[in-house]
Amino acid sequence: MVEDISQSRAQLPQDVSIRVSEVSKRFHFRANHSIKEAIVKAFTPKSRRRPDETFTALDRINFDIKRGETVGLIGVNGSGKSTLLKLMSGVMQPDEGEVYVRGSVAGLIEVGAGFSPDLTGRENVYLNGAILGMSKEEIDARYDDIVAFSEIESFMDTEVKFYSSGMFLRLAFSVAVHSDPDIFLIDEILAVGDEAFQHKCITRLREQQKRGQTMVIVSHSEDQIKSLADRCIVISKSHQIFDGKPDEAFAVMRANM
Ligand SMILES: Nc1ncnc2c1ncn2[C@@H]1O[C@H](COP(=O)(O)OP(=O)(O)OP(=O)(O)O)[C@@H](O)[C@H]1O
Repeated sequence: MVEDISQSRAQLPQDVSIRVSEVSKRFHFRANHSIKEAIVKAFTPKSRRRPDETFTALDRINFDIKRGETVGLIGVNGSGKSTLLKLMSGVMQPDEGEVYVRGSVAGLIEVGAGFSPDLTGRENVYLNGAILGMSKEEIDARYDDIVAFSEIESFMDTEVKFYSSGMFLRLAFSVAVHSDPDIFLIDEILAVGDEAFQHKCITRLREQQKRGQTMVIVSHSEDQIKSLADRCIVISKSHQIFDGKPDEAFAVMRANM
């Protein structure tokens, strides 16, 4: 959980949960040189060095998300959606621009992230709960509900390295929703759950929406996005090309494939 990563939160209007302002993110393709390349580079004069190639994953993205809104982020593979979620969660920093967040954030961005493979399910609930900002007392109080929601009671004393990806998802989702964040960021994560668990998660997300939680959901499932999101932002080749109604957003995405 990232508490108010904004340095200038006061600038955010009261009803805004997330502001993404002129955000760009670049990745360096050749960051990991081999030892030989590194030695050659060290002995090559700067003027003759080949510049490292950079790839712009996000290019000057701008939007506000209001408190209580659910926004879908859609786009084809590699368009930059997960990178944008990571910037909102605070695990990654933009190269240019600012991301302002008002309130606590829980990100369900990579299955198993925040879990330690050699610890049991039970131990990981405490570890992950702490990462999401819950105190030990809060986790004690919510532990039974967390386990009951995940429906993997009989595996709580098993090391999570033996879990399937669906079991990881069940526990990770359950801990995250029970941490009751102001903002919930979800990346394609429901895709690994079985159908029954997906329904249960969506019902739970609807309850969280009614309670005013802000959500950003990345998904390739048109049904999932349309059933949850009020609004959709389309990312295409690192650019934001649409921000509006989900129906129109899917049409715009398809027209730009
Ligand atoms: N840590 C990284 N280092 C280098 N390149 C990266 C890194 N993370 C992402 N990228 C690149 O940035 C681009 C955007 O990736 P991202 O994961 O944000 O796309 P996405 O829209 O979420 O894709 P998908 O729908 O396939 O999950 C891709 O070309 C990807 O290879």
